[in-house]
Amino acid sequence: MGAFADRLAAAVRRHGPLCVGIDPRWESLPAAVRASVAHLPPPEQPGAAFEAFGRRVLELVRPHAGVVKPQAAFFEQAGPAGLAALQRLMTAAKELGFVTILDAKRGDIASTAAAYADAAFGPVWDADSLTINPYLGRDAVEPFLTAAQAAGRGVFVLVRTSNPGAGLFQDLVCDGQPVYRHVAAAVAEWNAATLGGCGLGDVGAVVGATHPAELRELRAALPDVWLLIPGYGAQGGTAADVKAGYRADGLGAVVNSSRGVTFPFKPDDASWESAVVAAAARAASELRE
Ligand SMILES: O=C(O)c1cc(=O)[nH]c(=O)n1[C@@H]1O[C@H](COP(=O)(O)O)[C@@H](O)[C@H]1O
Repeated sequence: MGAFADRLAAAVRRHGPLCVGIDPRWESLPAAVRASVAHLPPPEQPGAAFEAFGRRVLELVRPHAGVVKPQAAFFEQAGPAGLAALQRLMTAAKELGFVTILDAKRGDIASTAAAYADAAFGPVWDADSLTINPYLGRDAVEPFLTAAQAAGRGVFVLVRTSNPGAGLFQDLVCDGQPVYRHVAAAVAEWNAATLGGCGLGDVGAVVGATHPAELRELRAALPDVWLLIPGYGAQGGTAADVKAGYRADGLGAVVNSSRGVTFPFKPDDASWESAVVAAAARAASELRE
Protein backbone atom coordinates (compact mmCIF):
# COMPACT_ATOMS: atom_id res chain seq x y z
CA MET A 1 0.00 0.00 0.00
CA GLY A 2 1.23 3.43 -0.89
CA ALA A 3 4.11 2.12 -2.99
CA PHE A 4 3.10 4.22 -5.98
CA ALA A 5 2.21 7.27 -3.87
CA ASP A 6 5.61 7.16 -2.19
CA ARG A 7 7.47 6.80 -5.51
CA LEU A 8 5.57 9.79 -6.84
CA ALA A 9 6.36 11.77 -3.68
CA ALA A 10 10.06 11.01 -4.10
CA ALA A 11 9.96 12.14 -7.74
CA VAL A 12 8.13 15.37 -6.89
CA ARG A 13 10.45 16.15 -3.96
CA ARG A 14 13.42 15.68 -6.23
CA HIS A 15 12.24 17.31 -9.47
CA GLY A 16 9.16 19.36 -8.61
CA PRO A 17 5.58 18.84 -9.79
CA LEU A 18 6.02 19.06 -13.58
CA CYS A 19 4.70 16.06 -15.53
CA VAL A 20 5.67 16.11 -19.19
CA GLY A 21 3.02 14.74 -21.51
CA ILE A 22 4.25 12.85 -24.56
CA ASP A 23 1.52 13.43 -27.17
CA PRO A 24 3.40 13.24 -30.48
CA ARG A 25 1.85 14.64 -33.64
CA TRP A 26 3.42 13.79 -36.99
CA GLU A 27 2.79 17.20 -38.54
CA SER A 28 4.38 19.03 -35.59
CA LEU A 29 7.55 16.93 -35.34
CA PRO A 30 10.90 18.51 -36.11
CA ALA A 31 11.64 18.21 -39.83
CA ALA A 32 14.93 16.50 -39.01
CA VAL A 33 13.14 13.78 -37.05
CA ARG A 34 10.72 13.16 -39.91
CA ALA A 35 13.61 13.07 -42.38
CA SER A 36 15.38 10.47 -40.23
CA VAL A 37 12.59 7.95 -40.88
CA ALA A 38 12.08 8.71 -44.58
CA HIS A 39 13.80 5.46 -45.59
CA LEU A 40 11.08 3.38 -43.88
CA PRO A 41 7.81 2.24 -45.52
CA PRO A 42 5.23 5.04 -45.00
CA PRO A 43 3.06 3.12 -42.48
CA GLU A 44 6.08 2.72 -40.20
CA GLN A 45 7.32 6.29 -40.36
CA PRO A 46 5.13 7.99 -37.70
CA GLY A 47 5.76 5.28 -35.09
CA ALA A 48 9.51 5.33 -35.65
CA ALA A 49 9.56 9.12 -35.56
CA PHE A 50 7.47 9.20 -32.37
CA GLU A 51 9.97 6.90 -30.71
CA ALA A 52 13.00 8.92 -31.80
CA PHE A 53 11.35 12.19 -30.80
CA GLY A 54 9.99 10.81 -27.53
CA ARG A 55 13.35 9.38 -26.49
CA ARG A 56 15.07 12.70 -27.15
CA VAL A 57 12.36 14.61 -25.27
CA LEU A 58 12.77 12.30 -22.28
CA GLU A 59 16.51 13.05 -22.19
CA LEU A 60 15.99 16.78 -22.67
CA VAL A 61 13.39 17.24 -19.92
CA ARG A 62 15.00 14.86 -17.43
CA PRO A 63 16.57 17.60 -15.27
CA HIS A 64 13.24 19.37 -14.93
CA ALA A 65 10.62 16.66 -14.47
CA GLY A 66 10.25 13.41 -12.57
CA VAL A 67 6.98 12.26 -14.14
CA VAL A 68 5.95 11.59 -17.76
CA LYS A 69 2.54 10.89 -19.22
CA PRO A 70 2.45 9.33 -22.68
CA GLN A 71 -1.02 9.65 -24.21
CA ALA A 72 -1.82 6.30 -25.84
CA ALA A 73 -4.15 7.74 -28.52
CA PHE A 74 -1.34 9.39 -30.46
CA PHE A 75 0.62 6.14 -30.56
CA GLU A 76 -2.45 4.07 -31.47
CA GLN A 77 -3.01 6.47 -34.35
CA ALA A 78 0.35 5.37 -35.75
CA GLY A 79 -0.71 1.70 -35.85
CA PRO A 80 1.45 -1.25 -34.82
CA ALA A 81 4.68 0.75 -35.19
CA GLY A 82 3.17 3.39 -32.90
CA LEU A 83 2.30 0.82 -30.24
CA ALA A 84 5.82 -0.60 -30.42
CA ALA A 85 7.13 2.95 -30.01
CA LEU A 86 4.94 3.51 -26.96
CA GLN A 87 6.13 0.27 -25.37
CA ARG A 88 9.79 1.17 -25.92
CA LEU A 89 9.25 4.71 -24.64
CA MET A 90 7.61 3.41 -21.47
CA THR A 91 10.69 1.25 -20.89
CA ALA A 92 13.06 4.11 -21.71
CA ALA A 93 11.21 6.43 -19.32
CA LYS A 94 11.55 3.92 -16.50
CA GLU A 95 15.23 3.40 -17.27
CA LEU A 96 15.75 7.16 -17.00
CA GLY A 97 14.04 7.09 -13.60
CA PHE A 98 10.74 8.75 -14.49
CA VAL A 99 7.48 7.77 -12.82
CA THR A 100 5.14 6.91 -15.70
CA ILE A 101 1.45 7.66 -16.14
CA LEU A 102 -0.04 5.75 -19.06
CA ASP A 103 -2.85 8.00 -20.21
CA ALA A 104 -5.39 5.68 -21.82
CA LYS A 105 -8.51 6.66 -19.81
CA ARG A 106 -9.64 3.07 -19.50
CA GLY A 107 -13.08 2.01 -18.26
CA ASP A 108 -15.29 -1.00 -19.03
CA ILE A 109 -17.31 -3.80 -17.44
CA ALA A 110 -15.40 -5.70 -14.77
CA SER A 111 -14.12 -8.60 -16.86
CA THR A 112 -12.85 -6.27 -19.58
CA ALA A 113 -11.49 -3.81 -17.02
CA ALA A 114 -9.43 -6.65 -15.57
CA ALA A 115 -7.89 -7.22 -19.00
CA TYR A 116 -7.14 -3.51 -19.40
CA ALA A 117 -5.56 -3.44 -15.94
CA ASP A 118 -3.52 -6.54 -16.64
CA ALA A 119 -2.26 -4.95 -19.84
CA ALA A 120 -1.34 -1.66 -18.17
CA PHE A 121 0.44 -3.05 -15.12
CA GLY A 122 1.77 -6.29 -16.65
CA PRO A 123 5.10 -6.72 -18.38
CA VAL A 124 4.08 -5.18 -21.72
CA TRP A 125 3.18 -1.63 -20.75
CA ASP A 126 4.50 -1.90 -17.18
CA ALA A 127 3.03 1.49 -16.29
CA ASP A 128 3.50 2.97 -12.83
CA SER A 129 -0.03 4.33 -13.13
CA LEU A 130 -2.97 4.54 -15.49
CA THR A 131 -5.73 7.09 -16.07
CA ILE A 132 -9.19 5.56 -15.70
CA ASN A 133 -12.74 6.66 -16.45
CA PRO A 134 -15.10 5.79 -13.56
CA TYR A 135 -18.34 6.30 -15.46
CA LEU A 136 -19.24 2.59 -15.51
CA GLY A 137 -19.31 2.41 -11.72
CA ARG A 138 -17.72 0.67 -8.77
CA ASP A 139 -17.47 -2.84 -10.21
CA ALA A 140 -15.77 -1.40 -13.30
CA VAL A 141 -13.20 0.54 -11.25
CA GLU A 142 -12.34 -2.14 -8.70
CA PRO A 143 -10.41 -4.43 -11.09
CA PHE A 144 -8.03 -1.53 -11.72
CA LEU A 145 -7.62 -0.93 -7.97
CA THR A 146 -7.01 -4.61 -7.26
CA ALA A 147 -4.46 -4.99 -10.06
CA ALA A 148 -2.73 -1.74 -9.15
CA GLN A 149 -2.42 -2.70 -5.49
CA ALA A 150 -1.13 -6.18 -6.33
CA ALA A 151 1.60 -4.65 -8.48
CA GLY A 152 2.45 -1.61 -6.35
CA ARG A 153 0.99 0.78 -8.95
CA GLY A 154 -1.53 3.60 -9.00
CA VAL A 155 -4.50 4.97 -10.90
CA PHE A 156 -5.77 8.46 -11.65
CA VAL A 157 -9.56 8.65 -11.81
CA LEU A 158 -11.19 11.34 -13.98
CA VAL A 159 -13.03 13.64 -11.57
CA ARG A 160 -13.26 17.14 -13.10
CA THR A 161 -11.74 17.22 -16.56
CA SER A 162 -10.11 20.24 -18.19
CA ASN A 163 -12.14 20.41 -21.40
CA PRO A 164 -14.65 23.22 -22.03
CA GLY A 165 -17.59 20.77 -22.18
CA ALA A 166 -16.70 19.00 -18.93
CA GLY A 167 -19.69 20.43 -17.09
CA LEU A 168 -22.36 18.80 -19.28
CA PHE A 169 -22.41 15.71 -17.07
CA GLN A 170 -19.81 16.42 -14.37
CA ASP A 171 -21.60 19.50 -13.02
CA LEU A 172 -25.12 18.02 -12.96
CA VAL A 173 -26.45 18.28 -9.44
CA CYS A 174 -27.74 15.05 -8.04
CA ASP A 175 -28.47 14.26 -4.37
CA GLY A 176 -27.48 17.87 -3.60
CA GLN A 177 -24.01 17.75 -5.13
CA PRO A 178 -22.47 17.95 -8.57
CA VAL A 179 -21.65 14.58 -10.08
CA TYR A 180 -17.90 15.27 -9.90
CA ARG A 181 -18.20 15.56 -6.10
CA HIS A 182 -19.82 12.12 -5.97
CA VAL A 183 -16.89 10.78 -7.98
CA ALA A 184 -14.50 12.58 -5.63
CA ALA A 185 -16.17 10.95 -2.63
CA ALA A 186 -15.67 7.52 -4.19
CA VAL A 187 -12.01 8.35 -4.91
CA ALA A 188 -11.54 9.38 -1.27
CA GLU A 189 -12.94 6.04 -0.14
CA TRP A 190 -10.83 3.97 -2.58
CA ASN A 191 -7.72 5.96 -1.76
CA ALA A 192 -8.09 5.71 2.02
CA ALA A 193 -7.12 2.03 1.96
CA THR A 194 -3.89 2.75 0.06
CA LEU A 195 -2.03 5.43 2.02
CA GLY A 196 1.74 5.37 1.95
CA GLY A 197 4.36 6.82 4.24
CA CYS A 198 4.10 10.18 2.44
CA GLY A 199 0.52 10.53 3.70
CA LEU A 200 -0.99 10.21 0.22
CA GLY A 201 -2.47 7.15 -1.48
CA ASP A 202 -2.33 5.26 -4.75
CA VAL A 203 -5.74 6.34 -6.08
CA GLY A 204 -5.39 9.80 -7.58
CA ALA A 205 -7.86 12.21 -9.14
CA VAL A 206 -7.66 14.10 -12.42
CA VAL A 207 -8.71 17.72 -11.99
CA GLY A 208 -8.20 20.26 -14.78
CA ALA A 209 -6.09 23.38 -14.31
CA THR A 210 -8.75 25.23 -16.27
CA HIS A 211 -11.19 25.03 -13.33
CA PRO A 212 -9.28 26.71 -10.44
CA ALA A 213 -12.33 27.06 -8.17
CA GLU A 214 -13.12 23.35 -8.38
CA LEU A 215 -9.43 22.57 -7.97
CA ARG A 216 -9.35 24.47 -4.68
CA GLU A 217 -12.55 22.79 -3.53
CA LEU A 218 -11.29 19.31 -4.45
CA ARG A 219 -7.88 19.84 -2.83
CA ALA A 220 -9.71 20.60 0.42
CA ALA A 221 -12.10 17.66 0.01
CA LEU A 222 -9.34 15.19 -0.89
CA PRO A 223 -6.41 16.03 1.39
CA ASP A 224 -4.61 12.71 0.97
CA VAL A 225 -5.29 12.17 -2.74
CA TRP A 226 -2.71 12.82 -5.45
CA LEU A 227 -4.11 15.21 -8.06
CA LEU A 228 -3.09 14.96 -11.71
CA ILE A 229 -3.68 18.44 -13.10
CA PRO A 230 -3.76 18.71 -16.92
CA GLY A 231 -4.68 21.84 -18.83
CA TYR A 232 -1.68 23.92 -17.77
CA GLY A 233 -0.03 25.61 -20.76
CA ALA A 234 -1.66 24.94 -24.13
CA GLN A 235 -5.22 24.84 -22.70
CA GLY A 236 -4.75 28.13 -20.86
CA GLY A 237 -4.20 27.03 -17.25
CA THR A 238 -1.51 29.08 -15.49
CA ALA A 239 0.84 28.48 -12.58
CA ALA A 240 -1.43 30.73 -10.49
CA ASP A 241 -4.42 28.55 -11.42
CA VAL A 242 -2.78 25.33 -10.23
CA LYS A 243 -1.43 26.74 -6.98
CA ALA A 244 -4.51 25.61 -5.10
CA GLY A 245 -3.70 22.02 -6.07
CA TYR A 246 -0.69 21.65 -3.77
CA ARG A 247 -0.84 20.65 -0.15
CA ALA A 248 0.96 22.75 2.44
CA ASP A 249 3.90 20.31 2.32
CA GLY A 250 4.30 20.97 -1.41
CA LEU A 251 3.18 17.45 -2.34
CA GLY A 252 -0.17 16.26 -3.64
CA ALA A 253 -0.15 17.49 -7.22
CA VAL A 254 1.55 16.77 -10.50
CA VAL A 255 0.89 19.30 -13.24
CA ASN A 256 0.92 18.06 -16.82
CA SER A 257 2.02 20.00 -19.84
CA SER A 258 2.14 18.21 -23.18
CA ARG A 259 2.22 20.59 -26.16
CA GLY A 260 3.56 23.49 -24.07
CA VAL A 261 6.77 21.62 -23.25
CA THR A 262 7.21 19.24 -26.18
CA PHE A 263 6.17 21.47 -29.11
CA PRO A 264 7.41 25.01 -28.41
CA PHE A 265 8.93 25.19 -31.92
CA LYS A 266 8.05 25.17 -35.61
CA PRO A 267 8.91 21.93 -37.48
CA ASP A 268 11.71 23.60 -39.46
CA ASP A 269 13.33 25.10 -36.35
CA ALA A 270 16.82 23.57 -36.19
CA SER A 271 17.21 24.56 -32.55
CA TRP A 272 14.09 22.67 -31.40
CA GLU A 273 16.01 20.81 -28.69
CA SER A 274 17.02 23.98 -26.88
CA ALA A 275 13.42 25.23 -27.19
CA VAL A 276 12.19 22.06 -25.42
CA VAL A 277 14.79 22.42 -22.66
CA ALA A 278 13.87 26.09 -22.18
CA ALA A 279 10.13 25.31 -22.08
CA ALA A 280 10.64 22.52 -19.54
CA ALA A 281 12.91 24.69 -17.39
CA ARG A 282 10.41 27.56 -17.48
CA ALA A 283 7.45 25.35 -16.59
CA ALA A 284 9.38 23.60 -13.80
CA SER A 285 10.48 26.88 -12.25
CA GLU A 286 7.02 28.48 -12.54
CA LEU A 287 5.39 25.46 -10.91
CA ARG A 288 7.96 25.20 -8.11
CA GLU A 289 7.41 28.83 -7.16
O1 LIG B 1 -6.22 12.58 -18.14
C1 LIG B 1 -5.62 13.49 -18.72
O2 LIG B 1 -4.40 13.49 -18.77
C2 LIG B 1 -6.38 14.64 -19.21
C3 LIG B 1 -7.53 14.94 -18.51
C4 LIG B 1 -8.15 16.18 -18.74
O3 LIG B 1 -9.11 16.52 -18.07
N1 LIG B 1 -7.64 17.01 -19.69
C5 LIG B 1 -6.53 16.67 -20.43
O4 LIG B 1 -6.10 17.51 -21.25
N2 LIG B 1 -5.93 15.47 -20.24
C6 LIG B 1 -4.76 15.06 -21.09
O5 LIG B 1 -3.68 15.95 -20.81
C7 LIG B 1 -2.98 16.29 -22.01
C8 LIG B 1 -3.06 17.78 -22.23
O6 LIG B 1 -2.26 18.15 -23.31
P1 LIG B 1 -1.84 19.68 -23.57
O7 LIG B 1 -3.09 20.47 -23.64
O8 LIG B 1 -1.09 19.61 -24.88
O9 LIG B 1 -0.94 20.11 -22.42
C9 LIG B 1 -3.60 15.45 -23.11
O10 LIG B 1 -2.86 14.25 -23.18
C10 LIG B 1 -5.00 15.15 -22.61
O11 LIG B 1 -5.48 13.92 -23.10
